[in-house]
Parts: sequence; C-alpha cells; structure tokens
Amino acid sequence: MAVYTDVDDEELIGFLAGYDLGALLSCKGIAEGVENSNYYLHTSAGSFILTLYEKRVAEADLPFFLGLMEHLSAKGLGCPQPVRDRAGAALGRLAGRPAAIVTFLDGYSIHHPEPAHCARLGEALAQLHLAGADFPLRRANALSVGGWRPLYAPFSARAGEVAEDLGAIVATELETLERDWPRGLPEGVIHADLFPDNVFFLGDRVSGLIDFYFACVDSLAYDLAICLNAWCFDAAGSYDAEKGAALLEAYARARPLTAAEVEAFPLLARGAALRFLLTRFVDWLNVPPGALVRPKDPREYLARLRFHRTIRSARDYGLGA
Ligand SMILES: Nc1ncnc2c1ncn2[C@@H]1O[C@H](COP(=O)(O)OP(=O)(O)O)[C@@H](O)[C@H]1O
Ligand SMILES: N[C@@H](CCOP(=O)(O)O)C(=O)O
Repeated sequence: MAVYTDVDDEELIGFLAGYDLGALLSCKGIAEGVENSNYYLHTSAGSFILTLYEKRVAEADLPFFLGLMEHLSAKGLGCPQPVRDRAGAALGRLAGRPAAIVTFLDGYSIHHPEPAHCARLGEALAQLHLAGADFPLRRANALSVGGWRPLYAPFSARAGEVAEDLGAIVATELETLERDWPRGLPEGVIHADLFPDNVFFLGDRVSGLIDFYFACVDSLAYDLAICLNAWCFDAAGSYDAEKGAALLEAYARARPLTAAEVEAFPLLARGAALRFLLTRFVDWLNVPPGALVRPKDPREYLARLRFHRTIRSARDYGLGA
C-alpha cells in the first residue's frame, strides 16, 4: 500500500472509540502498495490494518470487497477479516475517506518466487475460485477490455515518455484485444491482482491472500493469466517455463480447465499484460505530489506483452500439451 491521506491522532482516537478494540498503541503508514492509504494499527486488542480508500476504489464497491473477505474467511481461506464496529458496520469514515479495519495476517511475501511457490499459488488461486463460487454479490471488472482504452486515451500522447514504441504497440493491442477478447468462459469471483506482494507465505505454505480491492466477477482463467504474468517471468522479463508449468498444473489439478479456457489462454495472458502496462503507465505519469508511494515500472509489462505477442498457442505456456 501507500499513504495518500494522513490521519490526525485525535481523529483516529475518535474513530476507534466506535470499535471494541481497546486503546490506541501505535499507527504507522505503510509504504508498500499503490492503491490505498494503509496503516499498521496496534491497539490493546492486537494488530490490525487500517485502510483509507482512495481514487480507484469506488465507495459503492466496498460492500463487495469487505463482504467477499468475510465470505472467504468463513470458508477457511486465509484472508483479512473486516472488523465490525459496535453498530455492526464494517465500513466507516476517517479523514474524509471511506475507511475500514481488517485483521492483521502473519506471513511474508516472496520477492523472487521459485517454481514451488508458483505451485502453491496455483492451488491457492483455485481454492479462492472454488470458495467464491457461492458468493452472492456481483461486481463487474472495471479494468477489463472495455476499460483499457478510456484509461489510456487521455495520456496516449505521452506514451513516448516511457518507451519509443509504446504508443504503436498499445494501439495494435487495443484493436486486437477489443476485437478478439474471449467471451463465454467459466466465470466467478476473481482476485484480479494476485501478485507476489499480495500472497503471504509461512515456510513453504500459503498463509494468506490480501488486497481484494480489484476483485470482481470475470473469467476465472483471466485470473490465472494475471498470475502467470506476475509470477512466472524473471527480472529481465523472460518467461520461466518451469514456473509457468508449476502454476498451471497445480491450478488445473484443483480446478480442471475447460478446452475453451485452454484455447483462450494466450489472449487472456496478453490482455493481462496490457492491463497492468496501462495502469502502471497512467500511475507513472500521475504520482500525487507528497504521496508516500513507489510507482511500479510500466516497462516490465511492456516486456511481458512483447513475449505474449510471439505466442502461437497455449502449448507454448505448457498448457494443453
Ligand atoms: N491484512 C494484512 N495483514 C498484514 N499485512 C498487511 C495486510 N494488509 C496489507 N498489509 C501490508 O500492507 C501492504 C500493502 O497492502 P495492499 O493491500 O497491497 O495495498 P494496496 O491496495 O494499496 O496496493 C502489504 O504489502 C502488506 O505488507
Ligand atoms: N499489482 C499492481 C499494482 C497494484 O498494487 P498492489 O500493491 O495493490 O498489488 C502492479 O504491480 O502493477
């Protein structure tokens, strides 16, 4: 996370007075992350995370995100549990922003995942998809194919500031993906941002998943394609087939892929790379002055996109062989 909104001590104490969380012991801003303002919160009742929701999170979507975390926790999945205030509300207001407190999860994220971590991730992602199957709320994916052009268009003239050929590649990709985007695949709740920083490990097991603020209902295989992009490339931007196979095989053992999902996978992977390239590109150009945030490099996803453009079939990723 990051910190865009500062919280005044008195306001925080007033906010906490609505909860059964005892006395405030400390509250520190978290530099990691991009989307929201987050704080480590310690009270006499324990450790929590305080989140103030920022620009890309629509207030109307918060019941979906908070309800989903409650649903998944109740099914035994390791994820933060929203803390309800004395009136039973999981969502409040602090420093002029919608705000929530969730439970703190033990574990650490793996910066350089090995194939074994990718396999554990594949299992965890399939478990999330299975556990989300009966979640009753719906939220469309605002950052699916229809959202990419409106996100990019206002900044397209500045594409050359990031890479000489960025503008040409994005124009071609938007055209291709808007025309050929796979439809009718099995759908359900997806995390949509399950990057290594959002998966906690304890030893060699996954201890929890965090950051559900892009979660939505979309093609399940698209979530897998996002994970392939985020976990299975090395620092130089080359695809690691061993990690890819570990992820895909572990996922498919827990939730077998349909023939249509396998066939669609190359386009889904390409779309996932474009989605993160575009959000990173826009964030790169628009760092709010004074914000505690490290914008992520869009060029990492340009490299992935270049790779996906060379792929001819799902077999090239190790699928459907
Ligand atoms: N429930 C939690 N338990 C422990 N640490 C957490 C929890 N939620 C967030 N964090 C910490 O905050 C950081 C940023 O959280 P994240 O949800 O990824 O932010 P953002 O939505 O802004 O990207 C994480 O990398 C992690 O260190
Ligand atoms: N995962 C996205 C950025 C969103 O940040 P997160 O900390 O919420 O994962 C990216 O890497 O572009």
